[in-house]
Amino acid sequence: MATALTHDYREHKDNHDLKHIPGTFGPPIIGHTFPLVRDLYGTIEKQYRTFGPVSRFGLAGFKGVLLIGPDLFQQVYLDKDKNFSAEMGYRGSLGRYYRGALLLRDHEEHKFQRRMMQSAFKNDAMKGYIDTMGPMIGEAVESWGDTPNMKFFPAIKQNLLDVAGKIFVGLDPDNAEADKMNQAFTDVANGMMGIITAEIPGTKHYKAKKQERYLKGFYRSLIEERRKGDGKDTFTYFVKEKTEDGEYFSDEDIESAMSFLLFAAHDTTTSALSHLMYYLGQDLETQQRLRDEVMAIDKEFLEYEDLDKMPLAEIAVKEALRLHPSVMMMQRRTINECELGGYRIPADTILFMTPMHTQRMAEYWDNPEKFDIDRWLEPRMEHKRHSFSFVGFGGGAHKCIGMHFALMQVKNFLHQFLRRYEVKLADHAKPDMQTVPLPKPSDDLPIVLRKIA
Ligand code: HEM
Repeated sequence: MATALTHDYREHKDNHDLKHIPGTFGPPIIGHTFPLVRDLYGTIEKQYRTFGPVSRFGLAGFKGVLLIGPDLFQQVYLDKDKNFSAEMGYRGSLGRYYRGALLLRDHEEHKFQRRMMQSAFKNDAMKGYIDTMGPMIGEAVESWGDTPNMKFFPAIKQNLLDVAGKIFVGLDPDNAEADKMNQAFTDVANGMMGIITAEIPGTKHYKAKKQERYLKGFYRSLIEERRKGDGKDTFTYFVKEKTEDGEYFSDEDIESAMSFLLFAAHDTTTSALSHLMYYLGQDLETQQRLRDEVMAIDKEFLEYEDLDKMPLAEIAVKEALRLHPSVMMMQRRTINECELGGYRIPADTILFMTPMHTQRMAEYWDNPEKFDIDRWLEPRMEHKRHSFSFVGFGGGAHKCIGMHFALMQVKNFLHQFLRRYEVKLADHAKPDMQTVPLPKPSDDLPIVLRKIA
């Protein structure tokens, strides 16, 4: 078994010496990027059939090894020997704008930073968030009204952005600072799609870097004020949290955590809800089962205690995430030489892990392409066949810290939405899904809404 080495793995270049691993890196620089963007599942399935669960792979300028299947996810997530680095796995991608964020920290450093964020997701904090969330979602949903043609994706994206501004940062949607923050967040996220990574005026990267600095400065300017106040927003929880030595976390730590928070929370939940709506708009029977569930909670707004009364809502969004995970690719880099799936993987090798393929493997899921919430219920309980056959929220030390928040948001949305409307996919809606920059229906999901109350 490999042991943690004392060298600083952060100084090393990526290892590309992988000739003993089956597969190819694909064409220079672009690797397998184009086929993957066109058809993520098909490309990974072909790779799996041709080369098996461990294969050489190139993507967006990176060369490494593709890992397929729950056993390999488990080995990486639960590794106790410090064989894998999330920081180095993501440095070339997310690291452009999110250096120092929780997902880009390893081991002890990661544990230390995670502590700062944890208090913001405990029960007391969540109870405060839910009181804000229900009315804000309700108001937006009410304003949609009867409509024969509405694009769901931009509407839910805007609403979730408003809710995030209020709950995470304590800013009302009509506050000018909230507009600026939302724009900056969007520009930074767009920067990820830029090809040029030098700060040249006019490029996406230039704009993203400028906005990254603006956001950090904006958060920094609020730290002292929030520390003195009695706000119930996530930011206030972060600034008031102390280390084991009784010190506040540094301003840099707080800025990095805040910058990443919106990115980690917003697009992921928007994507999950859009895919869920795509299926509910076609499967009216499941839609009615979910509606019966929310109707049984006879309240205008959900309270924290009501969340457990919505098991169907929870499995419905997990089923949508199983078919269309919001995080389409997870990355790590080996720190030590280790063995994965019978192959020797040298130190400093990038690992690519795609939940979508693992979550559709026929070995673990019956009729895997079908949206079918009953697979999560007795007697089938297909998710119990392997603890890592569903990895929509990741696993191990880096498992999504906002999972319960995301589920709470989805339940609030369904509670507000399904009591008011019956939804159908518009006749002209297309089945095409995009995976980059974020997984969603390519045509922004046109739907027909009919008011039922
Ligand atoms: C449906 C919505 C969401 C999905 C599908 C999702 C998915 C994920 C996944 C797969 C990871 C692990 C990535 C990896 O191991 O490489 C992750 C990590 C993370 N997520 Fe989420 N997420 C969602 C919502 C949220 C929300 C609402 C928040 C915050 C409020 C959040 C904050 C984070 C953070 C901070 C991490 C890094 C955790 C760490 O490194 O310890 N996520 N998420």
